[in-house]
Amino acid sequence: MAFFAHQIRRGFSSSAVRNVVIKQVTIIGGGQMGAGIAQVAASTGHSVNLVDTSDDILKKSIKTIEGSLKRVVKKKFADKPEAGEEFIQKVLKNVSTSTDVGSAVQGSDLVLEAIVENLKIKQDLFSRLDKLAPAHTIFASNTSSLPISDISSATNRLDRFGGLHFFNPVPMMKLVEVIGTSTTSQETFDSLLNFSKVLGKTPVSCKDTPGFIVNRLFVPYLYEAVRLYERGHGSKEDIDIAMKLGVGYPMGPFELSDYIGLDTIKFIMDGWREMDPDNTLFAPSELMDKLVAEGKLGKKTGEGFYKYK
Ligand SMILES: C[C@H](O)CC(=O)SCCNC(=O)CCNC(=O)[C@H](O)C(C)(C)COP(=O)(O)OP(=O)(O)OC[C@H]1O[C@@H](n2cnc3c(N)ncnc32)[C@H](O)[C@@H]1OP(=O)(O)O
Ligand SMILES: NC(=O)c1ccc[n+]([C@@H]2O[C@H](COP(=O)([O-])OP(=O)(O)OC[C@H]3O[C@@H](n4cnc5c(N)ncnc54)[C@H](O)[C@@H]3O)[C@@H](O)[C@H]2O)c1
Repeated sequence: MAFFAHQIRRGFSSSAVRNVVIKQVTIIGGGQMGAGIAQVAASTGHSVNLVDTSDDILKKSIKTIEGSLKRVVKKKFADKPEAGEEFIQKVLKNVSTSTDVGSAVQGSDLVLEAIVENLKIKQDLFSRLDKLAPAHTIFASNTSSLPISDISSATNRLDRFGGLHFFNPVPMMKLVEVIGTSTTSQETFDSLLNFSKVLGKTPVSCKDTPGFIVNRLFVPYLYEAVRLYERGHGSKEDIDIAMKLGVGYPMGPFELSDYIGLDTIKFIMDGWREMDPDNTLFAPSELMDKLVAEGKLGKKTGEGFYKYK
């Protein structure tokens, strides 16, 4: 009911909130996550526009997609390398790139944002997009930690705004968290849920709470591993081995932090600490702060907790 009151208040037409079948997708941000999502969407027959700030970055994104597709076909088309190559070319044909968001969003059923984890930058982007995108277009953010309602507040399409939180590496990780705010319409939520299924993922429904389900449990664990190491209670290597062999995690917390990006993890924790400064689960780590200040962000910069050269 709250949604409909809101809808009347903003004067949306009913055609603007129909259940959208998502065929054409614009993904903003061609980094680790954006490239992975673009790959999966293109592999499942969607027409994808990938947007970033420069052609050089976009070239790198396409290279990443190509490299990842090669790994996928090696398995999927093990006995038919020619069919594998055909598949790669078909998928790549479904992806176009652009540095101009205005033209990229035209005709899009969904705009999915995967840019830097910064509220102001995300709000500025969506505020601009709101004026450029067609009325029916659904907006979604892949944010790891920011409230979706804070991001959507920069737009006038609160009913057509939700969260789609993918996991890294996107082509391998089966989960998608689908987040609805108090103003996300049922039609939008269902469209996002269906889209996740069409991508071959398993969606779970989440409330718009800090970290949704996974990160609210997982990021404090990563930080506690660093604090344990800082207390001198174990080496990085031993902690990683312990969590892999002791509880069967595919990566230890230091390997995984480097894989995700220390800047992303620190940003999540800093934001939560600001909201709830007395919560000991959100306590800082000197080592994490130091590595990020030195630009040692993990695999993507060649060094984090470990070196990758
Ligand atoms: C913070 C955010 O908000 C939320 C998050 O994303 S949290 C992070 C969540 N992600 C995780 O927890 C990842 C944990 N790690 C893993 O699951 C695994 O280590 C991994 C899938 C990344 C790699 O698997 P691993 O066995 O260690 O290495 P590797 O042998 O290289 O890869 C296994 C298979 O995955 C494939 N693979 C790995 N990465 C791939 C990619 N990017 N694209 C395509 N295929 C890939 C490999 O080709 C390989 O295939 P094969 O079995 O046919 O040989
Ligand atoms: N890394 C992870 O494991 C992970 C997992 C789930 C969600 N996320 C979230 O996904 C988002 C992206 O993370 P990432 O790891 O892919 O980051 P990344 O640094 O690899 O990529 C971000 C990309 O966005 C581009 N960008 C920045 N501002 C832009 C703008 N205004 N317009 C267009 N492009 C812009 C950058 O050039 C860069 O290529 C973040 O919100 C992050 O919290 C990350």
